[in-house]
Amino acid sequence: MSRNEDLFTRAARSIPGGVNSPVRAFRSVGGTPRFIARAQGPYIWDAEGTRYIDYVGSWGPAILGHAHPEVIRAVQEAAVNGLSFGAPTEAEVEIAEALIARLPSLQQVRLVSSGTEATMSAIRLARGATGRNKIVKFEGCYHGHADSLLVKAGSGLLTFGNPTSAGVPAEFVAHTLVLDYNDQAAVEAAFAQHGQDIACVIVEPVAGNMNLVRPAAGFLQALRDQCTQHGALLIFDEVMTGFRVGPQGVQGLTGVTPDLTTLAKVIGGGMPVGAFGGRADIMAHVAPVGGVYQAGTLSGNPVAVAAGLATLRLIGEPGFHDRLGAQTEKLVQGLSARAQAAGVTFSADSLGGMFGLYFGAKVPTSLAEVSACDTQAFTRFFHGMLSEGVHFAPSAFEAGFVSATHDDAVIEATLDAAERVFARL
Ligand SMILES: Cc1ncc(COP(=O)(O)O)c(C=O)c1O
Ligand SMILES: N[C@H](C=O)CCC(=O)O
Repeated sequence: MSRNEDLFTRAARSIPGGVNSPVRAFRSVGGTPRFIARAQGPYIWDAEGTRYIDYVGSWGPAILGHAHPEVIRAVQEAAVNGLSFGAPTEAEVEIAEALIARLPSLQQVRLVSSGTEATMSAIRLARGATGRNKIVKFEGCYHGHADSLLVKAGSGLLTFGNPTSAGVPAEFVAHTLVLDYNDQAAVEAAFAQHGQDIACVIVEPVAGNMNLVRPAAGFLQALRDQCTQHGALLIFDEVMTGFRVGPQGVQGLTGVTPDLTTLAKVIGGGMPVGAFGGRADIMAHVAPVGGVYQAGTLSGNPVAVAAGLATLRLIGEPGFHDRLGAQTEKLVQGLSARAQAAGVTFSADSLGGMFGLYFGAKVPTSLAEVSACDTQAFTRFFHGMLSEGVHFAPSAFEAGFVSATHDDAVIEATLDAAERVFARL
């Protein structure tokens, strides 16, 4: 057995499925996950010492590349002063101010330790602030694993959802209405029928959990208009897109202003930081000011916040996102050209430092269209690239991520590998 196989077998004895988050287990592509020993810049090395160009980037946080020296230094300096206090710190205030300064829709922000906590808390806040129970989400959007968000569409239009996880009582998702992404008519119909009861609409304003799917022209504005008209709150889940697609997230790119925003990933620079924030009058409902309870022993952890602050400072340098977006475009255009040359049905898209690869003729606009792509071709491509030393997400339903350290040489090496893999696909 190889060292990775050995570790996976050993891991499965003490950890369910051998992993601490399901997608890491390679279930949808088969094979053995690589156990990562270290990472630097655009590269990760597994337990066998094999190096891979990494396009997972810890699922988004590693926007500066792995182990950026200034982020590591910030973490080391914070750690020697103590790992956690359970009391306020100046650094927490600094990161709150930094987030508010960057995202105009934020007037106040509360720190948590994950994206799941951020969305769970934002939903509770929306319900508490509006006094309503129902929420709207979209098929294919993932907002973490809080009970009321683990839900897929019911059998008919405007029916409430079914749990996607065992252990979630049907009653918990009875208030969650699941609609198709980019289906503006369905949103209007939902509000026409349930408008008085809808507390909020939560959306990935660019979806990255059904592969990359952009919002159709006017879709986000339609959500904004419907929420405003019916007194519901609009929540942009920018856990993935925040500071990834541009300096002000999707809200900056589209000019559509949410009432609440959830953040994580990039704002922690690889450490566990999440946040939810928005209009001050809504945030005034959060305890201890208001009646919506929300708390966390490690919230605003000083070491994690130090990594986040260093990351925010570095990605705030002029031109950062333009350069990141240009490198990502080089990658997807190069992959498309090589697939076409090899006669492989393939399309690709990117926004800022985030990209989608589809084994289908055109870029999808919904979960149904992503699902219609050739997942077997993706699996062959994934394993081919892995054997060439390139690590993409092990699922056809995940977006990919480029970092500031993916320079021309790294992109070229990826494209050379892809040319060989497409040729034998
Ligand atoms: C858009 C989005 N929201 C929420 C989450 C949940 O974040 P976490 O995994 O940090 O709990 C994720 C990723 O997992 C995500 O991509
Ligand atoms: N798609 C998920 C988040 O973006 C992948 C990360 C995980 O849940 O392990």
